[in-house]
Amino acid sequence: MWLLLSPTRLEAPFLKGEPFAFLAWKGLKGKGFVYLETGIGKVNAAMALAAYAAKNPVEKALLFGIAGAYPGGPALGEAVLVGEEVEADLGLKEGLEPLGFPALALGERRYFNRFPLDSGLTQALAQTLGLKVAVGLTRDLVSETPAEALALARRWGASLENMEGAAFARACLALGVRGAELRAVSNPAGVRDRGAWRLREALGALEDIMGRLLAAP
Ligand SMILES: O=C(O)c1cccc(C(=O)CC[C@H]2O[C@@H](n3cnc4c(=O)[nH]cnc43)[C@H](O)[C@@H]2O)c1
Repeated sequence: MWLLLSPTRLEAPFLKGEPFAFLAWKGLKGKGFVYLETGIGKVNAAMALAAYAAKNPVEKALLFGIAGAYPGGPALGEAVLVGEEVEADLGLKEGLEPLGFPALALGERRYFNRFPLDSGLTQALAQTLGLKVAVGLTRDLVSETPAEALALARRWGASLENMEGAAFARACLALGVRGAELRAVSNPAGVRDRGAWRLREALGALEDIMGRLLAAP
């Protein structure tokens, strides 16, 4: 059984199921999945996952939604899995490490700004669905210019931008939940002109891939 999460219902119109309310969130119970609409941003994503997992067993979780692509990243309308997320607005501009406090410590492993998704689950999905695996960058602020986007991409070695992924990845690690992330590119990061966006194509890619994922054995 999947726990599926997306920031908005706009990204999941194709999911059909029994509506339910859970604390601050709305969701659906469907065939082979429970879905939660988390709301936008890092805090919403982490809270929704943690609150749900505190009260329900979670076998595997998938965050899906739209994203911006950095130069050289995935094409507009293309969907990719995210193998690692960077939380780029935590600590100094250089990151959290200079401050000396990890964001998360699990045994000997200390995580500062980079959080892996579950590699086994991600690789299995990449193979089954024929998708590339990319590095995502998460901030509560979106890039507002191409120059800002390019600087972030270069600084952190990321190819797409979103507002929830690192929080979801970090919460999965902390809670011991196997988590994966699927993003479809709706826009070039840093471009605010909606004429340059390809929202319909990105939503179509999500629908196609989620349909195949839920149909897979
Ligand atoms: O008005 C703008 O300039 C603007 C730029 C990017 C995204 C938005 C949104 O309102 C969507 C936020 C929503 O979608 C994800 N998303 C999609 N594209 C991007 C992006 O280029 N940078 C960051 N996040 C993006 C995000 O995860 C949110 O869930 C408005």
